[in-house]
Amino acid sequence: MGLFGNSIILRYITLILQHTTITLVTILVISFVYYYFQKRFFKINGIPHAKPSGIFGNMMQPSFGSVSFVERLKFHYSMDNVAHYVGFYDFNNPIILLRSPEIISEVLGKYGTYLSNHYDCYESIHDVLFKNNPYLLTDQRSLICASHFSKALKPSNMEDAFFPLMLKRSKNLMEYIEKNATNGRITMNSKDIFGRYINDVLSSCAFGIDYSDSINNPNDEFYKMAMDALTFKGLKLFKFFFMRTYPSLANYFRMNLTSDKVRWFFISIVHDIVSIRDVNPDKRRLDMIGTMMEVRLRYYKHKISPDITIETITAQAFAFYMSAYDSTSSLLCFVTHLLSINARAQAKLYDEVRKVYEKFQDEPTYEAINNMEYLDAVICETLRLYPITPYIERVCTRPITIPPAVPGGKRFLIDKGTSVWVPTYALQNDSRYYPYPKIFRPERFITTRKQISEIGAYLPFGLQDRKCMGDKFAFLVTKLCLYQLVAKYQFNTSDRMILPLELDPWKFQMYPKGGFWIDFEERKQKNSDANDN
Ligand code: HEM
Repeated sequence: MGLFGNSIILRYITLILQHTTITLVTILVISFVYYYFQKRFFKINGIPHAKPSGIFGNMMQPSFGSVSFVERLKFHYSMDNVAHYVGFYDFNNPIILLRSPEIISEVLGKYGTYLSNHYDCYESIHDVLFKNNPYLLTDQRSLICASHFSKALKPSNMEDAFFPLMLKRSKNLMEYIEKNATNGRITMNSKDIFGRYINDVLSSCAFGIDYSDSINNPNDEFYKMAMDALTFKGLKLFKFFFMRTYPSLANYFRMNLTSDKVRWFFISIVHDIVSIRDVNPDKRRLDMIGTMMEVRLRYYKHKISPDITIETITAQAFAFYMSAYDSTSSLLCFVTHLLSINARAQAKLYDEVRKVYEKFQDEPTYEAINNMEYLDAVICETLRLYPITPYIERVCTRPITIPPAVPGGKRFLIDKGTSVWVPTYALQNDSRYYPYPKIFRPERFITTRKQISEIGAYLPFGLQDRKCMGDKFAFLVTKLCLYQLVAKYQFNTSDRMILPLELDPWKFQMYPKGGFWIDFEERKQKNSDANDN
């Protein structure tokens, strides 16, 4: 090639290097300016906030596991006692944390319509199993799916369709514990055993099948497939965040969150159940599948399109399973744990249960379960201390102006796309609304229930039009299980449970370090030492 050729190549390399350097420096400068101004968002708007750290924003500690995300949120909530709201940076994303019950009711009451979406990732959801979850959907799509949920969860269904199915599964659980206890004692991993109980209940209530028995068989196929679909780790977790951050790209690649095998498993179950019920009217019942079959008939009669297909029904049944599985099994874990460390409350609950059990034994009526006042209060107080969903997330769909964050400040414009959060856990553990907030005192929900609801600082099931649709279902399935367990067993703390309970910083949901463990000990005597104060 010679000298001439070499110098041309050299010139090209130099040019390429120059261009690359210029491009890199430009990207760096733009990113720096963008990050600098983005991270000044709250300062410019006069909103109290903690100093962010680089690209982590205010997420440094939870990202490195030094504190749980929930506790960190409580820290932000507590940093300014007079502010109506504070700000924090979820990495680069500024979040408005509404912290006073007055501002929560004012903002969500007045502008609820513009704050009624959780976040918009519908565009990126291709996976049939995640397609019909009202929580994940927005606007009209969410309303349609929510209407199916409310039909399935109407009070008459709760009593006639769901209660008998729950009762059967609760008796199954008791038989399992009895069979596996040694000298009337057994130590259990609560999340595992309550997860299996809830799985069996939901396999019947959501999918209409009665053969899933994960209580007796942890390798039950339905249970394994459901856990596969609901476990988010590794590549699946990455895919999920990718879908949230780049919905259009995820849409382009038609990304799924579950494997073909898992999807086809649920689709074929629904296909079989629907086919059987189509030809055998006596096999019909009003679980989620039955409700969807009724909707399908109405659509057909009124020529409404698009049709309700097997895929639509599967998606709806899976949405039911997904909404209820982790929430209710975690609730059972927290309740049993709190009772195990609060002997007085446990004795008082036993006293109430014993009276009903004397009459109904292990076949209580729907009414008898719902009339137990202390049982109800125990669950409410558990959800106060550990609301399962520790914050409520909404996204603003239209610019709105809200009152100043602090007295003397200026009104603040929440732009379209901004996230607005309600820190449920922090609010419900605030001594201004709950005297001695760390103390488990179910009596609060008997003597001061009215005041609690007036203050507006009790929101375990959310609020306004995106409020949880399954609260009654969650209470019923939890009450029934507790009724059966408390009647027969004393709950003791297990050596394996790390006390005092500390939230695991590596888990996104509320879960204790070392997991949930509980000891059940068969009751010997019928009378309790509960006092009535
Ligand atoms: C202890 C149990 C449960 C807790 C603590 C809980 C909590 C919540 C919360 C905080 C929300 C968001 C509310 C908002 O943004 O204002 C929600 C939404 C929802 N929950 Fe639950 N939930 C529980 C059980 C259930 C069950 C058993 C079902 C169904 C059978 C269910 C179905 C739903 C649905 C469909 C939504 C979305 C509603 C919508 O976006 O329109 N939940 N839940």
